[in-house]
Amino acid sequence: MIKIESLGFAYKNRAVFEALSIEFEPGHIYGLLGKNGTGKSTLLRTMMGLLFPDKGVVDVFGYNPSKRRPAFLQDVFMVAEEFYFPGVSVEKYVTCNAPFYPAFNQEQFWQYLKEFEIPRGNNLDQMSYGQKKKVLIAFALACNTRLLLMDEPTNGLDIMSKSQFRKVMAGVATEDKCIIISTHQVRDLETLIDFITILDNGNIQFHHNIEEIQRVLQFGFSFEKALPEDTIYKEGALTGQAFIKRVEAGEDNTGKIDLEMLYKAVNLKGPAINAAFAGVN
Ligand SMILES: Nc1ncnc2c1ncn2[C@@H]1O[C@H](COP(=O)(O)OP(=O)(O)OP(=O)(O)O)[C@@H](O)[C@H]1O
Repeated sequence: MIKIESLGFAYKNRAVFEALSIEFEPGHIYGLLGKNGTGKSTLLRTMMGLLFPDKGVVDVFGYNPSKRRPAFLQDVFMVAEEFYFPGVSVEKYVTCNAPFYPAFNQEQFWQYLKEFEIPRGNNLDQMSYGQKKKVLIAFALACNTRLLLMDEPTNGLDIMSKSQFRKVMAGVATEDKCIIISTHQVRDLETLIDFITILDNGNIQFHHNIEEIQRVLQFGFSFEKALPEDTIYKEGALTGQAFIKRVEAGEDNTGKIDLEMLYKAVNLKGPAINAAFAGVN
């Protein structure tokens, strides 16, 4: 369990969080969404113990990340948006770095690389950005840490690699792992994430799982001008209108959730969305 209470954090002259409180539980893949500069990477870095809170409590599996205890560091991994690899072979990289992670699984790592179509003998400094990113993702997953943070993992991946990424990720989520993925590419992760967290201006704007969203909101499309009475959000398409409405009591809702539309609705119709979720937890 990850528990953040009244977190305050500021860079030299830029306050990012005043009093942020949120919990993340194992057994979920969280999609962390939000506008540019709203604090997503800062939150991930704070959970990793790479940034130290000015006030409040950050508790990751009972550890204070700022203390950077070895037992904590071997159970967390972050795929950062910008990363550095030394000019060594993949084998050498694994030999040097895997020992820091007791649950690292070599077999799994080489299997992921195979899925990502990365040739085994290549040197890291002779790889493209996308190839290096795939090595990093494979390494991160093979570490089998209880907390896995990913900052824009699909950036730089080609279309086929994105679907390989989804396939690989679908196989790693277990009851004891907490995976948090910060992204602007919600469509890349639509089938993967089961919990949506939206940050706005350093505050939690939305934090609900897919099942709750399905219970409360229905996503539809209409060729008619008139939309259902309880429509909360709509947007025009060429031939009709896409809309989000409240699910009526007793109404069966098995429709697909459009995460990009949900994100826009939370941004543009926040109070109405929050009202729909009032009392849902
Ligand atoms: N090293 C830094 N020094 C000073 N200010 C910083 C630093 N890093 C980030 N910031 C500021 O902190 C705020 C939050 O940045 P952060 O990178 O956490 O946002 P983000 O939500 O991850 O953005 P993006 O979606 O663009 O990646 C921004 O206003 C940014 O300008």
